Amino acid sequence: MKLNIFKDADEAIVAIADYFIAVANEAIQQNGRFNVSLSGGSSPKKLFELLASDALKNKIAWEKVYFFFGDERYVAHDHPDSNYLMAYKALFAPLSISESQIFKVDTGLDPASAALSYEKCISQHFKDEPVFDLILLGLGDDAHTASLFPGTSVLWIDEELVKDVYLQDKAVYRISMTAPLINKAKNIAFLTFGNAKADAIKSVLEGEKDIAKYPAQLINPVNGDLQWFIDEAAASKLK
Ligand SMILES: O=C(O)[C@H](O)[C@@H](O)[C@H](O)[C@H](O)COP(=O)(O)O
Repeated sequence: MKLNIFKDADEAIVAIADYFIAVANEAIQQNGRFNVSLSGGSSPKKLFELLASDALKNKIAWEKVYFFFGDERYVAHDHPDSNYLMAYKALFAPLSISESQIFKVDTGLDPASAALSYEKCISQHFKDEPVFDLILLGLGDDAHTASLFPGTSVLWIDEELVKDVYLQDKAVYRISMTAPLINKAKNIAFLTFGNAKADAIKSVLEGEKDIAKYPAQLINPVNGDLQWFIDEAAASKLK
């Protein structure tokens, strides 16, 4: 695991953008395509916008990139909370990415069917082992990642690749990749910044091993590489 600490969020975003480009080009060179899973929430928005900017958009052969989502809110794709919609506005539309390269969660199905359908979609795309070249992750203030939330049963799954997750406190569903799927990836990268994340970062990286309380501790690639891209504010409580 490599912990990269930057002065501020912008520096962390520039660094992870360069990392994204390097991993993408290596995958395209080796296998002719780059399979990436995007994180949701607000942290990655500026990363997506930077990748789609005039400065960087020509660094990757985007027609060879296939986009998946580490998790999705159980809402329509045009709902303001949709992770797909955020990525569409910040990355897919500016780069004119073909819909055939984007694998959305079918939130028109019931939650369990949406999870099953997404798992089938992933399995069909990879034919054999679903090994992503890169999985981007964020970290919640409560140390969740993707939609692996504290105290949810999805944390203990060792078979399924994708699962529906009911969040009791918010009375909403999420559809999430599971830890077994995420940990198969060749590269996993967290992008996390801001003071609000300092306690969660400390718990995950230096706290007692407690998956139920700190689900991001589940993330431990079987054969791949794990990197954190964080700013000094998020790192402020680390030893
Ligand atoms: O759908 C989501 O919300 C994410 O996948 C989630 O795991 C996110 O990465 C964290 O909650 C951090 O969210 P912020 O980046 O908004 O702080």
